[in-house]
Amino acid sequence: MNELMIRCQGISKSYQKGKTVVTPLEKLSFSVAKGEFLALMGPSGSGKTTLLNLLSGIDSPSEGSLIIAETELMGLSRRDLTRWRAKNVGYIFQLYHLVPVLTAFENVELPLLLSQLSKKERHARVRAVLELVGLGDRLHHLPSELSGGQEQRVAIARALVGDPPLLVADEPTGDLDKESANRILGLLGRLSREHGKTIVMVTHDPRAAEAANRTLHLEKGQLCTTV
Ligand SMILES: Nc1ncnc2c1ncn2[C@@H]1O[C@H](COP(=O)(O)OP(=O)(O)OP(=O)(O)O)[C@@H](O)[C@H]1O
Repeated sequence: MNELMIRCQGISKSYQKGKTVVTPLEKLSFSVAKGEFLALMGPSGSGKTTLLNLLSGIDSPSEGSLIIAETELMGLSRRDLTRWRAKNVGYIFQLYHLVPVLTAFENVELPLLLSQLSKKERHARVRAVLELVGLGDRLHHLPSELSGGQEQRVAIARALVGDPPLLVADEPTGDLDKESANRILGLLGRLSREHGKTIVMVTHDPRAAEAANRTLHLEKGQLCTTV
């Protein structure tokens, strides 16, 4: 049997909004194997971002059990959750969020600056991940000198540089043309198949979801079907 990366049992998330309680996620249960590439789809407001925030340790569930990379996240303090996230999760955004005044190399190096690695080790890692995403010849370009697809590949390299087992992507191809989107999806597929990364990707695009091994559909905060 495949080893599990994510084991989610009966998790709910509620917020107090004035006098009413809003529950964007209700009693979700599912598992994701190590190295699996999972797509998450659902209409606007169905709870996709809320779930992604729980899976990436940005927020905590209100109830249930959420075990990721062998750690129970339910009930962890903010501080412990932040430490866990730094080690275990790489986050990829729709709009890249690169620092405009830093080169591709410097953007990717940024998350490593607080690590214990020597400068030599740091630089070797940055070079290796930028080569892995096919940007070995763009190390010293600024984001404004790159195409959208290349910027997203820098962002993926930045998410990978700390070698986290889990990558979480929020509409990573939402702002790209078809060809660039396909290249990003191919890269994510390769990261799961060849590098054992577990990937959870939110998308509105059924063609993007086809690149994944499996799709979970959310509807009003609940899982409706597993394809
Ligand atoms: N911090 C919060 N406080 C109160 N309500 C919230 C909060 N975060 C999310 N919600 C509510 O939870 C529901 C789900 O929101 P969420 O952003 O997870 O949906 P989504 O599926 O990602 O939508 P979209 O595709 O539009 O990004 C929405 O009704 C939203 O208003």
